[in-house]
Amino acid sequence: MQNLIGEVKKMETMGNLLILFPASLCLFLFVALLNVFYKYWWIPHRKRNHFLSGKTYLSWNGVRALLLITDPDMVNEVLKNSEKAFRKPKASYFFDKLLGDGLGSTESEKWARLRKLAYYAFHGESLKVNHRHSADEMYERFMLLLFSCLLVTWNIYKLDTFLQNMIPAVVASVETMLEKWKSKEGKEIEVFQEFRLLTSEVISRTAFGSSYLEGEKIFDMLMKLTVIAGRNIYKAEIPIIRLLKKREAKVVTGEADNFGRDFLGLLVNAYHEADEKNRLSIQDLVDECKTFYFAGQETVNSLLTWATLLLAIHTDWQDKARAEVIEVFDNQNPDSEGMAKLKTISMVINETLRLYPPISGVIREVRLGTLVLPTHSEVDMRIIALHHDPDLWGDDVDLFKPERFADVIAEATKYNAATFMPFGLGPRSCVGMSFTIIQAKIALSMILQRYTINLSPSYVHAALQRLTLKLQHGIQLLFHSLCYDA
Ligand code: HEM
Repeated sequence: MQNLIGEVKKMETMGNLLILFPASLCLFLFVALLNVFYKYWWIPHRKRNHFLSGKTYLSWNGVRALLLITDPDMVNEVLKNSEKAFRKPKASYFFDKLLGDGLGSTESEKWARLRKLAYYAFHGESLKVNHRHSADEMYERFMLLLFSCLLVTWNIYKLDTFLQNMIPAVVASVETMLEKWKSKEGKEIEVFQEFRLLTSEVISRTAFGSSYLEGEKIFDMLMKLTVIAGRNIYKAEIPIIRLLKKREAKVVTGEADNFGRDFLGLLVNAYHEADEKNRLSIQDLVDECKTFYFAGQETVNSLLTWATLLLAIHTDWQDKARAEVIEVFDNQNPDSEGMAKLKTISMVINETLRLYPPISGVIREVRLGTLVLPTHSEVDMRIIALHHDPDLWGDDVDLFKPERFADVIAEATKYNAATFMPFGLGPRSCVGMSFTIIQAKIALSMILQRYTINLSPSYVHAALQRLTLKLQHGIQLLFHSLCYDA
């Protein structure tokens, strides 16, 4: 009897195997066929941009119809949004999981409240640093400046503290990175990862007043969250609450008399706001921190990477930029006064942002009242297409020519702000623009003061659009120390 049962079990297992094996083989073949169909038929035949008229194309990504606009006048109209018909689309599942309902995705009153806080925290230096803007931007800047002046009157100390703290904090972060480079002198350095750590440290120190290690942990978690959100599997928490509790504890124990003057301090203040209407919830606070950790790092990392690559290739511009830095700062660390004098560095930064805009396009949906027209369709403004349009920039559009930005940006863009818009345009434009420019100027100046930059023979050029414009295999550079010690 036992033998019989054993035999039946064996047959069952064999039977299962006989069914399972062909079934998995069929599944495998089906997936492979689907893949081939998607790659060789769907993408070439369906996911194509259809020319409509002028500089407008219609595209379909399988879920939504996208109206691709590369005409600067139209882009201006959509992004200025004076008729209030174009809104940010609802965040995708991926971004919703990654960043929550922060400043970048929220709308209406909550957006206005968060924007005011962020503007206040990240725009202080626009009063001091003279970064040049187009005519439209100048108008906007003027209005923002007026707004800033009101804020300054509201509380002058906070702005001063911001100015005093930010530049030394960025300088200290760059010093930490350069200290590490001393041991790698003349050897290949993959700078994308280096700049990732640098930008993590800068945002940790300036916006969240936390140590590098704490910042690094948060970034680690964010990177994991990116992967996890991409796979739609788990939920991960980021140790932002710990930073919040630390601030609160300092006030409770009497170690500090307020929650701090940086961005986190402003958020914690808003979390404790007596007026319920203006109070931030704990979820709002966490989402806002995630938004700024993410937006403040990936984008600046991309800018610094492309800028050093271009300087390594165009050594004439590298020499010019270095001469300027030495003239302005000698061998001293950058300060706020000298920053405004860095004309060549500004030109290099602008030309880098033109050729390789970290964010290559922005999307809006069309709304009339509560109606979204037509459903599942969006307007996509291709920043990268505008920046590479020979009608706007001339036949040498693909060449690295920082001299395009020798005069005011308005002239380079023929007085149309949408011709050059790496930071977006209109009310939803980037709140971290001045912060980015300061960081980039400081980092590039300090590197140029100490090193010559050359491309490593192992570098392989492969641009990749994944959230931001990146290099698929990173960027390998050789840094040789200059004779003097900066
Ligand atoms: C090279 C650096 C950067 C680039 C190229 C960049 C680009 C942009 C662009 C194109 C937008 C507009 C998005 C849209 O219209 O849909 C934007 C918005 C935004 N950026 Fe940046 N950004 C940079 C750095 C930063 C930094 C350092 C921060 C924070 C510290 C930041 C925070 C934000 C936020 C919060 C928004 C949303 C603003 C709103 O919706 O009101 N960005 N950025």
